[in-house]
Amino acid sequence: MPLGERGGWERSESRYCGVETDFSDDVPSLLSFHITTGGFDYVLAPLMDPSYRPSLVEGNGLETRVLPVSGSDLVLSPSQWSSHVVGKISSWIDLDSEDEVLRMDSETTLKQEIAWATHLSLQACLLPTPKGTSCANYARCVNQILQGLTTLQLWLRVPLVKSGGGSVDATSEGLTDSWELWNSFRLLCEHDSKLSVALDVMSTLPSENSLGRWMGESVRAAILSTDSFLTNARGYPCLSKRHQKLIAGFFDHAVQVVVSGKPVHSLPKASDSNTEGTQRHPLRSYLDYVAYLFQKMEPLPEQERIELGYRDFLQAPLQPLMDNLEAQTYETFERDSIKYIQYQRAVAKALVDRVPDEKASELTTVLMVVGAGRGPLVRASLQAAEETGRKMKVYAVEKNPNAVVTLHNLVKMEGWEAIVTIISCDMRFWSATEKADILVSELLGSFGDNELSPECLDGAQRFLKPDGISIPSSYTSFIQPVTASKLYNDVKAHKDLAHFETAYVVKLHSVANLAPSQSVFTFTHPNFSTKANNQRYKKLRFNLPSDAGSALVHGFAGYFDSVLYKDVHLGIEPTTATPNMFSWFPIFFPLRKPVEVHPDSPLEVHFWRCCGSSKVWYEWSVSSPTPSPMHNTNGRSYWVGL
Ligand SMILES: C[S@@+](CC[C@H](N)C(=O)[O-])C[C@H]1O[C@@H](n2cnc3c(N)ncnc32)[C@H](O)[C@@H]1O
Repeated sequence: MPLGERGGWERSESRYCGVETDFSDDVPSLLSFHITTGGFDYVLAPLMDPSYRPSLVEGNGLETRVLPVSGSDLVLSPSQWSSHVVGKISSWIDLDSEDEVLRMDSETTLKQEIAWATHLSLQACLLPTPKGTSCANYARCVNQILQGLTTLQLWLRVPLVKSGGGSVDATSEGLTDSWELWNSFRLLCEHDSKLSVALDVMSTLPSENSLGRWMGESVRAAILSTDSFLTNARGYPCLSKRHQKLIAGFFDHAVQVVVSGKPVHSLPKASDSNTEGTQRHPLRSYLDYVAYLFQKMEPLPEQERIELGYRDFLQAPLQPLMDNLEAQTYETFERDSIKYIQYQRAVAKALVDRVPDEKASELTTVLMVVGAGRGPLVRASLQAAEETGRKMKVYAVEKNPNAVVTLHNLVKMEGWEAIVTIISCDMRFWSATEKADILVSELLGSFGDNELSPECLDGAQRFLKPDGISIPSSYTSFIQPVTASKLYNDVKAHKDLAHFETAYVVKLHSVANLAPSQSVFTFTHPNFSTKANNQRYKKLRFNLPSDAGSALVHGFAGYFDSVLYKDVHLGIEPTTATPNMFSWFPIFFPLRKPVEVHPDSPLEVHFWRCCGSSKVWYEWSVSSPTPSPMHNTNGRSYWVGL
């Protein structure tokens, strides 16, 4: 499959595999043969003769010089260059060298190679790893180049190493944590979204926590050296279990795998010979193994496939109180059968607690569904009554006049006229003629209270009996710090403060969770206390695992968990999430400026829920290790209307 097909870089159900070549390799014949036979999709090829040094060019006659490139642009068609070649910038360049001549030669060559890559319409170029720990001049020069690029992407090559846990590879001289190198480089390059990272995977891997950080970074390629392969019982290359897991994670994050180096396995005779008289690429057995790992991956579940297009895509949260939901949105909710099964279980338990078996035929429970939408909770409640043999009378309260039309049709079609009364009204202002035993609602947002369930239910509890039951009986929000470079760049692309102070609903995927989530705000219903209010403040402290290394926090992932009734819960907090439920994606609170955190200095975060006469909003800030400005003061950028 060619690079870039269907916007290929972003796809994660396809695999793109490359091989690293030498300057002397004949790229056109490599491509013409091996791509058609399925060995690999593209080559990582040097663009210029490695012996070239601008300062050594005779006479220094720039105007007559022909650049020593690997081949004329005519050797491949423009689409072949673009789809099947990633340019490899000369690895000798050292832009931070003490040697001024080398430094100048490096800068000139880098710029010439990038210009040539742009001329060829390549999609990406691989930048060599910075030579020392300081990379200021290299990054300055790359940043200058990035300003002029439109489509070309730059991948900074970085070895995947981190000391600690006995995991430093022999090739990683002087580097204690290569993430630090990547972090300094991209900070100097102002988080440019055209700059990504290509990780050199070594034979020894850092700890799981340290590897996890990369899943939130913009990793485009994993370069697997033949040295990092083991040998299986039959003499073929294979990878350790940890490497297999890492590569599977990379596939899942649309990271391309590149095989690099000379073959180091002497294969059994038969398999190495030329079957069908064709020539095998020397790295074919390694590529076959990578292809095998890809095939071995579990296919995505149906729902995950449906949601692929939403991965890491920022959406504005719903405002079901201020706006009226559309039919399509209700339809999506209604397909989520797990949600209604949980509600039915909760209502059934509440009915049985409310009415003992011996009174089941005498007592009628008054149940009100507030925010009934198009009726699925009415149906779930009626099924719970049938299941438990309890008598029930239902009020369906809904403020969206369009949904009320559907409710009327539903009641008629199902023959529920004698049991269900429809009230077309905002629950906060309805004057009920009788009180409810059970109040059922689903007004929850991804962050629990962010669709104003507390305010709505405070209004509705007027018509709940003093000993009545609210389903849900409580809900709690959770947050956890995340590395999410794609989300950060997407927010940044709007170039305004307001977007950095807005919470988004996102199907989080290319995100690294840096610490376990912690609870933020809890609301309990009913709450008849006269002193109750819905303002909240919480200070949270997150500690990174000691072996994780430093990481960059781009913001906070938010979730909720709700106790519907007793042991029946519903939620999306990852460790307790209701399986197979898809009504809610997490929420994301960005940070205006990402904060670097270390395992030895906790991240201190503050969240406020603020209430005004016409709106509710959140404010948030970081106080440690480095203070951030306050986000969303007075709800100036993001609020939920009452
Ligand atoms: C998230 S939807 C759930 C709908 C339905 N119960 C379901 O599960 O598909 C919330 C519903 O509550 C309604 N709603 C929100 N606030 C309301 C209020 N104050 N009074 C009445 N209905 C309200 C919305 O119009 C919407 O139909």
